[in-house]
Amino acid sequence: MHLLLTNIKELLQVRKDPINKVSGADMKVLPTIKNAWLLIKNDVIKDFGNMTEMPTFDGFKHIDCKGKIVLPSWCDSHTHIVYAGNREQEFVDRINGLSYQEIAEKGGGIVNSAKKLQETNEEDLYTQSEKRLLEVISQGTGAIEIKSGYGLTTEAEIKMLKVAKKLGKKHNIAVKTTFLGAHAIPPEFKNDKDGYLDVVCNEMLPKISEENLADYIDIFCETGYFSVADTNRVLEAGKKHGLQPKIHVNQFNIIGGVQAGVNHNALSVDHLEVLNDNDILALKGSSTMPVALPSCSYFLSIPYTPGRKIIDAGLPLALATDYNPGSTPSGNMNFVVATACIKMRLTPEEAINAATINGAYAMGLSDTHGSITIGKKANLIITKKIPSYGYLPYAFGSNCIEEVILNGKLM
Ligand SMILES: N=CN[C@@H](CCC(=O)O)C(=O)O
Ligand SMILES: [Zn+2]
Repeated sequence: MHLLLTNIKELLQVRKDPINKVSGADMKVLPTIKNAWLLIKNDVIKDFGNMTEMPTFDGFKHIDCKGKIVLPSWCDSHTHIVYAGNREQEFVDRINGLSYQEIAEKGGGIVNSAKKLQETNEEDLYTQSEKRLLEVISQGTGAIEIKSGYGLTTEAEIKMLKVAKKLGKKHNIAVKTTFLGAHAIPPEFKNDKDGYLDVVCNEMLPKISEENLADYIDIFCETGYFSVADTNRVLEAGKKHGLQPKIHVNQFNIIGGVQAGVNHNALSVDHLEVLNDNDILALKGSSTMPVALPSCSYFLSIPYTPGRKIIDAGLPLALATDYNPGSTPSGNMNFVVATACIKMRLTPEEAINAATINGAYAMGLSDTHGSITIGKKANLIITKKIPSYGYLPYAFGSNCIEEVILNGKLM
């Protein structure tokens, strides 16, 4: 089955020679072809070029993209989309003056979501989560990472990961799963964090690994949650089961999580709303991707990750949504890209690189996703008629997407 796109006003993120990420000053460069064509065969990009040199293709299904821009689908490398219910009440509590931390200390927050999830059966959890997945696909996401961490019991953590895997299979979208058993200390272990970590390392991990339910391991390394010593322990245990880390660090406090991640060869360190020069130094020369989550900063009114500083230090940067019920009830990557430009002072080129190829890197998917390259998955966004690609972040409240293509199929 072939699909031919013609008269594309501008084809973005064209990488004839495959790359796995872009860093520093290179992030300002977004290679494009104006007046382009692109041919899809089955689920992959077969070829592309300039309209003036297009070979004759007969009998293929054809879409005229006159006035429209085509780009690779967004790669969202950090989400918690498998959850039950919502935390609307905590949102109102924050409006009325409580902080995110105060709500957590009162028994709200992550453990509130865990209680709801434990009480929800697998089928209902699947149905609730599927709605979110379908919504983000319609918003241009073509590959996604999904974490556990709202289970906090062996049974519930496994339930979450099974739902995440099932979503990927049913909807034929690349889903990477991350085991985040160490997301919060459940009430049953209130004064026994080590006891809970025993369960995470000695009970949950072996079962999850035996059933092949996770690609990565995560921990919330933060004051009031898990320390650097806890992080080292969990990441060591994950390594024994072949799981590379992708971790939550530096959301509220700098406690050495970035260094711990780098020391354990983390694929990514995510959040980084607070970051110092030592953290930047630790990331230099490493293969760890810093990931910013600007929708979380927006929703919680906390600082934005200093993306400008990270890129100006020569580092790469990826952008992701953090879609979850507590800190970011939104999975819209278009808003993430716009907010990175507006609040973090990324240029449109940097933001698009961060949300495509660098997002793919942060999920171990750069070989198949994140750029217009022959042989990569035909996961594409076709915009409405817009003046230029800079219009995407500029018109931050508008839906500029006309069509999405996933695995070569119009959705
Ligand atoms: N910070 C840790 N975990 C999630 C939010 C958890 C929650 O509030 O439910 C995050 O990445 O923001
Ligand atoms: Zn998160």
